[in-house]
Amino acid sequence: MFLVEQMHKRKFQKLLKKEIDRMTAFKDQSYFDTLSAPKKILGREDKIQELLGMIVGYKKNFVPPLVSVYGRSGSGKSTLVKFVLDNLPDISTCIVNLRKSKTIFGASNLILEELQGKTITNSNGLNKAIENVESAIVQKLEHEKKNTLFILLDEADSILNDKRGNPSDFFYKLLTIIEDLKKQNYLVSIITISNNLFDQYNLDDRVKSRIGNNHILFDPYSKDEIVDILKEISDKALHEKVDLPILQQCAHLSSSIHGDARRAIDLLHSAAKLAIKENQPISKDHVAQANDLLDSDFVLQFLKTAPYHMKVICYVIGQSTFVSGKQWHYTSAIEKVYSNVLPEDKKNLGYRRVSDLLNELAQAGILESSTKTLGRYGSGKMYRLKFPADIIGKYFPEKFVLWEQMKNEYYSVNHDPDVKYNRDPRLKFDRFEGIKKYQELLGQF
Ligand SMILES: Nc1ncnc2c1ncn2[C@@H]1O[C@H](COP(=O)(O)OP(=O)(O)OP(=O)(O)O)[C@@H](O)[C@H]1O
Repeated sequence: MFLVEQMHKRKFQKLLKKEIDRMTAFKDQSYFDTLSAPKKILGREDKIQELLGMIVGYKKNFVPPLVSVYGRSGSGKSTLVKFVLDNLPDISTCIVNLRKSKTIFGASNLILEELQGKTITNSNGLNKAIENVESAIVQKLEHEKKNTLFILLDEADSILNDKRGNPSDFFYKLLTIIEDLKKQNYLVSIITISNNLFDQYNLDDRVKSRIGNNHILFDPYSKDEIVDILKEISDKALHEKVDLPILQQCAHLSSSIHGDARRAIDLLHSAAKLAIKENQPISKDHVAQANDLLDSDFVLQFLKTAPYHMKVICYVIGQSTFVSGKQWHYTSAIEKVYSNVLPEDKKNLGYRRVSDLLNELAQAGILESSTKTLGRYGSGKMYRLKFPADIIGKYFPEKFVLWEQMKNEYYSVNHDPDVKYNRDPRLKFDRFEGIKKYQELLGQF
């Protein structure tokens, strides 16, 4: 007698049939695929026009050396730029996603691989890699009998933040070969896609001056635009029509915090799967459940593989947000709490490295950043979590139980007429003695 039921062929067939039957609710699930190009592009005609205005000069022997396309995640940058390049006549393209490399040498190799299918080893150095890029461009254009090439560097932030390498030098070298190729009557233009304006990265003036004003900002989609995209997708992907309020809820949840078409599509897809599992039409409850699932899946997967100090920083922001209810935190405040919670045997990374890690967390989609001008004190960078703080807390269960206590104490002190900070609405988290006590308790991170 088995305690656990045996799996056998017939039973497996039954399970398979049940799952396939469920899938019949979908007409074509590929419409929900946010990793490939959408089958239909909606809106953004102004951005297509703007990009065309900058690059179509190749028809009259001119291209700008570099165009910077920037904006928040999921605002359609990659989709639109690729669509334009796919549909321009008589040009050649080299499309590379720099997320696959973290260094400028790796980036050169990705370009080389895309151009000629061959990479070189690290020992050859960056100069050799760039030299090979130049000859590979000539070979490709000769082979295709064309004279214009657009190099699309998607997710360029990955190398622009490379503090160990010299991204400025990398771009300068690329721009130099573009000038060289121009003398040989080849037109080459780089289009970078990043989350921030190219100018905001630490680049030399010699690079900035060559970029000039060729910037295109993709602002986040409005809720109505996201609803239109979702409507088109749900009509094609599902047999049953999805009610407008459901689409509006998906758009609302992904625009208020994320502002992201990809996120909205993933949300609707997950809600549809939950509804189909229950054999029900999609409800607002399914969307809310799917939203929680997406958030925690993403955060927990991220934390699982994040390096130690990054985890500590996530923890610090989670705790500060949860306890104080305050969403935005300055780098200096985060760094202070970070120093407090770090165990003695761990090396404190210091302000600059903490600030780098915060940047990386913003790039990874865990945090959102904002720069605040502080009058004569310059400007300060602030961060907030893109997810409810308790999702972070749940990753640290034994510490999370203390957060509730800290929150109560924070609240009571904050409302105690005898406490002198109570009138300051910006009560500083780290100045607060009650929290400090818990901070010490939590010291052994
Ligand atoms: N105008 C649009 N019409 C239809 N679908 C769109 C549109 N814009 C975005 N999408 C959908 O959203 C997904 C994300 O868009 P895209 O990858 O272009 O965003 P992005 O701004 O490049 O984001 P990231 O910075 O994260 O790479 C696409 O795969 C596509 O499915």
